[in-house]
Amino acid sequence: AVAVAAAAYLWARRPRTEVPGPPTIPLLGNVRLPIKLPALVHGLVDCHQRYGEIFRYYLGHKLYIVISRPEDARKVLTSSKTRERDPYCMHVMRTVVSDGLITCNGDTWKRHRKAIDPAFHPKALTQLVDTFNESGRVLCEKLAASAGATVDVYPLLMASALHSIVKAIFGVELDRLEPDTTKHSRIAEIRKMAATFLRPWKTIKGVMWLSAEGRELKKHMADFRRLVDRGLAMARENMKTDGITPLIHFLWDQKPGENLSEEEIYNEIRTLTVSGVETTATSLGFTLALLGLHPEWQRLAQAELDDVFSAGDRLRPATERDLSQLTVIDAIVKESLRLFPPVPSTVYLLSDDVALGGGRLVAPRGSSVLVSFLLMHRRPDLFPEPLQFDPGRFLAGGSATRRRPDSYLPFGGGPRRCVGARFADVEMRVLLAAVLRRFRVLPGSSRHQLEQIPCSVTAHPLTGFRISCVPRNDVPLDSSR
Ligand code: HEM
Repeated sequence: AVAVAAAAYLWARRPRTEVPGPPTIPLLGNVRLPIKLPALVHGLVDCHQRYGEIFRYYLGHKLYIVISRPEDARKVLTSSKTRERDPYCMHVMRTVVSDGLITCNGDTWKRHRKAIDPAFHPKALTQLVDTFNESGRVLCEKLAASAGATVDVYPLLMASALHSIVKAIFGVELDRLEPDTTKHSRIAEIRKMAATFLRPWKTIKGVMWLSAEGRELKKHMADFRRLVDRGLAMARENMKTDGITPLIHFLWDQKPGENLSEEEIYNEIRTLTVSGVETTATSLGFTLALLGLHPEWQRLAQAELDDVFSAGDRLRPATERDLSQLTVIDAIVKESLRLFPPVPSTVYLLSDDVALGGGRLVAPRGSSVLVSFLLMHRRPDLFPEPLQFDPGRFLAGGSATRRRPDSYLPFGGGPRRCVGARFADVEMRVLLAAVLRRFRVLPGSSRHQLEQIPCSVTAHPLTGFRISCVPRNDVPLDSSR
């Protein structure tokens, strides 16, 4: 009775809006019992079609307004007065990423962002190209071991992305910090737990840690803590490894009085690792699966690679100069991020009314705005034939090179734009160059299967990223042969 009275009280005080949306039921809003899970991202696509470019839904008394107009997105993402991260989503996120850059607000966020930004400066990233080459080499060895079988490559991509970020942070190989390779694909995975935001009862701490996902997360977090402790000890010993300055030094080297505490440093390591691993693995998963479905673009990418790597050892590590010449690979990565943004949306709480749709509608104070990158990237007025995978739109003279400002935001926008965008961009291009020089990718997931994405923080199709990798006839698998 107390719970119902509280729900009734909150429902009566809910923020009201004229923004259209599906019919609500008192107390529950748009939640329907029993809750049918997984709820797919396509539910938003249906609402977008039915209610227009700005629509709302109520999770109980909580009002969410979904937007996909570039001008509205800019307003929400760039105005510091009107937004903070949505407290409910952050309550869930804190459990899985710790309390770091993603979840903090205000002055704490400013201080942490100032400490972390220099670590991702282009100069600091230059030294990481070799690390990405090494991740690519190990990934290709594992793909070769699959002997052309159709597999879900996601665990291999997760392990590879973990290798990159761990080496970047500590300057130490992943195997030395966690010799048990079976843990590499899981230790920084959050997608199952992050999906609990649709099951509010599971976010209550006692319930969460009793659930199967909660127990699994706890185990991975303990493994992660051990990995970080070893990494910190080794990074302290080798102040510089192979002339490389590991990212951790940027967190240590703060001005007196601005130092991050040990716990803050641990939280940022967890934040950077978790946010850097699942996103790049997801993005590469979609890209490889799409290339399997579009052999015409795969052939173009391989012709470009054969050309750029024509002299000497064709499987040599990629250099920054090589990468700057890979325009087709670059367009493929951009198109994959457009069609399947690995972070499909972000949510901000409004502390003031915000006019949307050129003043037609108002998102009231106290509501949360969900900026849907996925819906935006699939609007026909912004990207003609939006559902088609056409990297050509990002090549010189292509339609996306003249796109509307703020219409393409796979890394978000404004002051909270992804801190690791450049890191991810270089990493993805190096890894694709490694895989496509060695293998022909054959499809294992249909386009329809790739579209079956449950709502969570990152996009992951229900059936994973299934492909098979067959050695290209004209390239030896081992560069020394
Ligand atoms: C393809 C790969 C990636 C994608 C698509 C991606 C996407 C995003 C997006 C959309 C945001 C903004 C969210 C918002 O506005 O609320 C974000 C924030 C963030 N990303 Fe990424 N990301 C990627 C890779 C990475 C990597 C490699 C790292 C770290 C090494 C990273 C670390 C972060 C952090 C720490 C934030 C929070 C920034 C802040 O609030 O100040 N991301 N990312």
